[in-house]
Amino acid sequence: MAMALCNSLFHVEFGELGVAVGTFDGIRLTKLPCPRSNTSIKCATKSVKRSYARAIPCGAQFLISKYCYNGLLFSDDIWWSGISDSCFGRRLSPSVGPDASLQSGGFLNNTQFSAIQNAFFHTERLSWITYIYKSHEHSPTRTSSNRVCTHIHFKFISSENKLILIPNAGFYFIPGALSLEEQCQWIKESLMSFPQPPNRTNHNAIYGPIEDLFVSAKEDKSDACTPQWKFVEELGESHGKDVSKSVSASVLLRKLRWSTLGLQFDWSKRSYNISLPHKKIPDALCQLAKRMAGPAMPCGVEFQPEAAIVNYFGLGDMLGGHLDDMEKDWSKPIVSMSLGCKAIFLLGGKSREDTPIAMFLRSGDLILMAGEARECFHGVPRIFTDAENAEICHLESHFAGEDDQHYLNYIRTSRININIRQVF
Ligand SMILES: O=C(O)CCC(=O)C(=O)O
Ligand SMILES: [Fe+2]
Repeated sequence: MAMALCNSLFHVEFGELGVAVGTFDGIRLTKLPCPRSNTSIKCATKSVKRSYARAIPCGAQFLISKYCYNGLLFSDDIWWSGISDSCFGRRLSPSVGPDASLQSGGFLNNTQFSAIQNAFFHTERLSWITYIYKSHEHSPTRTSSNRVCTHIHFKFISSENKLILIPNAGFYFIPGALSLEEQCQWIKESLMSFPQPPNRTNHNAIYGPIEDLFVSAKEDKSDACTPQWKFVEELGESHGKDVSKSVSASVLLRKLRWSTLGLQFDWSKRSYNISLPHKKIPDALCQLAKRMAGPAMPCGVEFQPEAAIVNYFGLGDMLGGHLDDMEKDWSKPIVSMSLGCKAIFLLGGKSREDTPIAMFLRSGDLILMAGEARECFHGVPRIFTDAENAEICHLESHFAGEDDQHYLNYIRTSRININIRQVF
């Protein structure tokens, strides 16, 4: 994983959350006061719809230069065409075929348009739209003031009726890809079994392999005075002697930052070390990854999950702008699943100077990065752990049993990302 600081300043509006200004690495991410209330967003959306319905003659083209769907900021321009008044206010099912896509200057037929409109306008995930221009030109011209986006496509997986948003070539964002049961299952696995040796974690370097960290952390709670591990910390010459500091399992669980599954990644050499002892990725996770990788795979080719990195984020943790470039074949996707608290994900360009686009990743969302997207810097500058913004109510109701309390306590203030890779 090539870590690099992306210094281009970005400015992102997050609907009710306000405006964030910062750098790609997130260090200077700041939340500014909210410019819009919930009600004004709703009103704005309504009035946008009304003005469309009133003012748009059939067949005209429109340019939406900025809007936000599911927290995903689209700041590039998009042309929609083939709009007719009668489309508005009608609830049509998204019934376009798997390959329906909208490209720059492309023309949508009414069914395609309605499907997209339906997805955008009849969902709570539409947060805001700004700057809507209309044009009667049929061929948008590419000038700087009238820019046409060349890389935003919308796709539907017709079989599952799921919307996939593809803001960059090779980048797929599939909101709500994992069911609630799947989310809970993989949260449990991520805590109980993924950090188990021979899988390595960030704790290996200091403590060596640690067995049953999650179980020990659970037991810690009832016997907080009995730490499970100790390490010796040199506190400096002036103290005249070494001072031992004990670390409890629950502290180590909180400090768990990553674990690696399958082929083990050697962070010091920044490469996969096939000689390190390892277990194959669990079969259920392999099957899931193969299924999830589908939209980014060439027809008839199957994704081969060989390694995975599990990232654990607590309050204040972030992942700086980086590239994942240690796998051999970049045409194969990285399959990346989000669990737990909501996060901001930034997708930049090939240069660290390119301004990233931002999106929220919620529990159950999936990202695929293949091809060109593998060359794009990306990072996670922030997670949200407060009750209002973490958006994990559905997990709270599912983890309701007594045995589940420890998972719930953990995930209430954490995010887990499982990203699965084909190495060769
Ligand atoms: O946490 C995420 O969503 C992204 C993780 C990632 O980019 C990585 O582990 O390489
Ligand atoms: Fe990454």
